[in-house]
Amino acid sequence: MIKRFFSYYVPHKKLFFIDFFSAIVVAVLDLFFPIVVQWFINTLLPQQEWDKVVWVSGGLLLTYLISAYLQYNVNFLGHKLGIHIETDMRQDLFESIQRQSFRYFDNTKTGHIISRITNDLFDIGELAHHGPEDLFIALMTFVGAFGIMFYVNPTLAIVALVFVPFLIALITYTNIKMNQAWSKMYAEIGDVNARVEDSVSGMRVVQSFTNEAHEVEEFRKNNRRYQKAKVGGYKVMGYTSSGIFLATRLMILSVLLVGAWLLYTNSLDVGEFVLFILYINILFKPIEKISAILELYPKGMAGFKRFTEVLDTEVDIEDKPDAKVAPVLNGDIEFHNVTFSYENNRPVLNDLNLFIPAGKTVAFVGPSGAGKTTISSLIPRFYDVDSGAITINGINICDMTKKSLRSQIGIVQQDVFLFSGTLKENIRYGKLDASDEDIYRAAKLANLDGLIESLPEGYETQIGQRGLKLSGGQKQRIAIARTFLKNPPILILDEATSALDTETEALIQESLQELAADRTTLVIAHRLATIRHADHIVVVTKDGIAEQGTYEELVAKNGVFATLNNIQLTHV
Ligand SMILES: Nc1ncnc2c1ncn2[C@@H]1O[C@H](COP(=O)(O)OP(=O)(O)OP(=O)(O)O)[C@@H](O)[C@H]1O
Repeated sequence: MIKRFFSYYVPHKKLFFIDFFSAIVVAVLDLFFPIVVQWFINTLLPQQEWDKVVWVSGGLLLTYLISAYLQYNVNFLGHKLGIHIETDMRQDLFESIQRQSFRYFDNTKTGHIISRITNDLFDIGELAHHGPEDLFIALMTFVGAFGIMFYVNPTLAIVALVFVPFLIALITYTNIKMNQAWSKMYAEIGDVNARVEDSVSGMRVVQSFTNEAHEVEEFRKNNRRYQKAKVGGYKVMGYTSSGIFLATRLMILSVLLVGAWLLYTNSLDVGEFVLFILYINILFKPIEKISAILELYPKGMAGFKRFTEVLDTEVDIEDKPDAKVAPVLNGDIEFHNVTFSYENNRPVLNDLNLFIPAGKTVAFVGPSGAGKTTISSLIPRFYDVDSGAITINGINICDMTKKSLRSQIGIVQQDVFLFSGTLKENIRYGKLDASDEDIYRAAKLANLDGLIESLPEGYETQIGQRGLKLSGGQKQRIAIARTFLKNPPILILDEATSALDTETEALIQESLQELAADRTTLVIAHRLATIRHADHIVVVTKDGIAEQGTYEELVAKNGVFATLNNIQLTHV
């Protein structure tokens, strides 16, 4: 874990070394100060060499100036290093999330993902800056100061050293406790974010059921749990800093007492006594640094652990090492004995065989939950089959690269997802390098041009978060325009018009028929009238394919389809 953490320093090694070197020089200069003071007291003052006093003071001023400059390096470049590392990690995390499959998102709350990208990484930057540098400086100052103290007076040095094992024990114990506390805190803030995300995205549902008070109460519970976890961490921190304070003050007191005795028995002179007191103060610095790391390390590492968990999540839909770029997928689509389940329980599809001829429109109908959407999700490999195979142009889709497969499949669903931004940006999402002319053409083909012309800002109209400012039919047409722009040989229309009134539906059907022309098209529909002209109709039930044929054939068969059709006709 630590090795992996350090790998993030590699691209910024220059910054790291400047910062590290500056910090070392500052610490060394600090170490020399008491020696100079002792020299002042024991040598320069008794001999009254004023010119030397002035020279030494000048020298000290120079070292202070150098030290000030180096401290600027430590503070600025060190933090810069920290934020660079944090940014790199955030980028890696985002990229890793982009690679995850549908299954990952089925089982992961958005708020938890946001939490990992934001909160978890905050403390990592600080740890990256302070961690190695402060630890090294602390150890160096500690060893340096003790070395000099031993050299000057071993007895007094041992008196100070007695407290060190106690400090180490305290630091180790609290480190473990704080690690637990911060891990819990990160998990809790993840839950807080998840609830905010759920509640804000579902605000229309919340308010329509007047469940605001319920949401507030649920949020309060999450918020309190986070508060409790954080308070737990601060409690351990409180114990630690008090423990460290007491141990260091006892250290001073003991040195004062024993030092006074040694002075009294002439085993120590005044200069050495002052030197010791100054070194004890210098010793506080590494102790403070270590206690700061003690706070940072568990926090940063808890965040880093959660960060690596996402990075290490196995991506279940990946290109095979020998995957090939798919040719133009204008051939037949075939399911060969396909079995598929979402979880390890009942298969949604069981030993399914299916033939979708090239360039034809095949409709899938049947009761809700039968598996129609599932069939369409397997073709772009949003999920992989448990057994059997799906081929297009006779090639197993698992032998193609994901990118070349998915770039040839267009999907228009009932729920259209739009991004915050302008109308034009949302259409362009279908083909990021499309020219404005291509976009206008696609909009026209999707019957969107009339709407756009009626808007004061036309294509530059902001559509609000997830297209909230648009009607269902308008969103649908944007989705169709996107797909025109993408121009894929395979098309999946999943309940694309079911949320629309008859007039809008007729308008959109027109666009869809245009879109489907010359493409292999799968249409999933509940309203059977909309698929009357499909080349082939497949009736899917929970037990698999119940029947298939043309509209006329199925009506004549008087089976499941005919029954469904009759019900719908009598209800119209
Ligand atoms: N992401 C998922 N994770 C787990 N189970 C799922 C998931 N998506 C669908 N299911 C389950 O798989 C079964 C088939 O669902 P699917 O959406 O394919 O049905 P459908 O025929 O398209 O239904 P509808 O006509 O209502 O859209 C259902 O029992 C559903 O609960």
